[in-house]
Amino acid sequence: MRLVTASEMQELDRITIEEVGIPGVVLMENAGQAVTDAAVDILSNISDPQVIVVAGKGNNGGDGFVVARLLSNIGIKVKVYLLGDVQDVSGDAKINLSVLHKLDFKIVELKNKSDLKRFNKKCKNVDLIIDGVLGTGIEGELRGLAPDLISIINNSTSQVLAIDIPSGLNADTGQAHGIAVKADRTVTFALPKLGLLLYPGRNYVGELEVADISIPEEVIESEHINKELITPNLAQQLLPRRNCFGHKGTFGHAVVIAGSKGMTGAAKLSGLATLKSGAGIVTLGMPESLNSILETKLTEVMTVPLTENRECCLSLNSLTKIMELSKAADVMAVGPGLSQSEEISYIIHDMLNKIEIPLVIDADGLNVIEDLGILTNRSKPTVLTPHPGEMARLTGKSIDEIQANRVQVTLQTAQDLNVTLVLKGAATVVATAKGRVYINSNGNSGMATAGSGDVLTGIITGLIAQGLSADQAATLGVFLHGLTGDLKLEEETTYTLLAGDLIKGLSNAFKYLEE
Ligand SMILES: NC(=O)C1=CN([C@@H]2O[C@H](COP(=O)(O)OP(=O)(O)OC[C@H]3O[C@@H](n4cnc5c(N)ncnc54)[C@H](O)[C@@H]3O)[C@@H](O)[C@H]2O)[C@@H](O)CC1
Ligand SMILES: [K+]
Repeated sequence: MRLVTASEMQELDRITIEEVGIPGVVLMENAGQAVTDAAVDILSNISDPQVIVVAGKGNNGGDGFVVARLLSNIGIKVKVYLLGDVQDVSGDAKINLSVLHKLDFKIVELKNKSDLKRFNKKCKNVDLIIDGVLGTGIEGELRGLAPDLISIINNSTSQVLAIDIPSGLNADTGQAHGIAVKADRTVTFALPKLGLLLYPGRNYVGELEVADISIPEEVIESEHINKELITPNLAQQLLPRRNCFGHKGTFGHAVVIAGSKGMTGAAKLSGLATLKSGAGIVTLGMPESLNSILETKLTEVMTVPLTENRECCLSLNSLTKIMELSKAADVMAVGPGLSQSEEISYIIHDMLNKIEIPLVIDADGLNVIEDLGILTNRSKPTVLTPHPGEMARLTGKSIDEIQANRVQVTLQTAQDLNVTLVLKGAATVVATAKGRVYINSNGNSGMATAGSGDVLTGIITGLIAQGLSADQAATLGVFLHGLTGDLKLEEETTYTLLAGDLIKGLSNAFKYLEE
């Protein structure tokens, strides 16, 4: 499902109105009808329901005027409030406002604090507040009475239905402009706005419905929208097909370079997750003194001891063997539990320079990259899987800056560095070097647990081994990872979920997608 920014949606609206010739009031009528249908559904068990529509001066308010008329037409009692002066309403919203005037609707203007006080009292006795204060036209921090009005809506006990986007929410980033309406349900138009799927936005949206308001598919197609939600459908399409005459070589050979003293778990998890995601053969290379431990921990994953230094971390001499391993492999993952040192940094740079198969780099592998130019110059795909802290180091931006603009920062960095970039965290963002973005919306807080990232690295690596491109593997990988975590909650809780459970749970996630 494609996702849009506010300006992309405004452009789709504009083309539909100006170039295709569907009048704006028609789109507004359709939008109003969709919200009305949702309101009727919410109110279906309430006898003699009372509804308030709160409108702003823009087109989001215009949609609200349509809803008021349509609800009233079917006998539902509606009161209409306008944030501001009726004189200031313009365009299609003004057309619908004058219709309300002609139909003898009373429009109550909210122009000062005492108006808000009266509004607050009225909110106490209604069943549903319909929020048409602000939509995609919001600009900058909330001004005037808007914050107080939103706070009154949030403090009421009524249900709240948001038109297009909860007022106060940024459609591009999912950040609140100071404060935003907490809706129980949101009806968004044509395509979901990015901010509805990102955090904290998602916590404001409630149940999300996408309504067709007759923006032609041709118009949407022509705009080449580059952002997409990873749906089960998309994940299913990406699932590598298993050749029934295949042998283990058919499903690829992956090499995972991981581990250091005290971090054998990271090596085990990433190696095993690679194999459990369908790779035919997995070889785990780790500092030699850990080999016997990992041989005991792992049965199906092969292990290769690599030269180590006094700290039981990989030493420079290990490079020869790593290069040799890469020659026989289809993909290599490096990073989980490696620890950080100058030697590791040198090893990673050398690998990036010389290894001519796709590379998946995570954790310590990411933290030691100093020369970013080395990524840009690689001829084979590179997948980086940073969490926000690692991303901060890579980009030189603060974690706050990154979290406030997850999509934009990930997209820009993926293009700048010529990599497939997976920014982990709630609503994981995958961005490709070619400028596409995939947002993942599954997963749960139980997955914020040690080793969870190592499992993700393994899943992506295993998928590349089976022939998916780096972009496809990252996209399917984050979905499978989140789905596994969600399905596992049938037995576990968000408190008890462990990375090892995710590996065991992968079977259910694959099964789910196969069916
Ligand atoms: N023709 C179209 O473009 C369509 C638009 N639609 C609706 O129109 C909405 C967008 O309408 P608009 O572009 O008119 O914009 P909005 O209605 O979202 O907001 C514009 C209004 O908000 C005020 N405002 C902006 N930033 C503010 C801030 N920080 N603090 C306080 N007030 C602020 C402006 O002064 C203006 O009155 C969509 O979300 C959707 O609901 C739908 O009716 C479908 C068709
Ligand atoms: K709204």
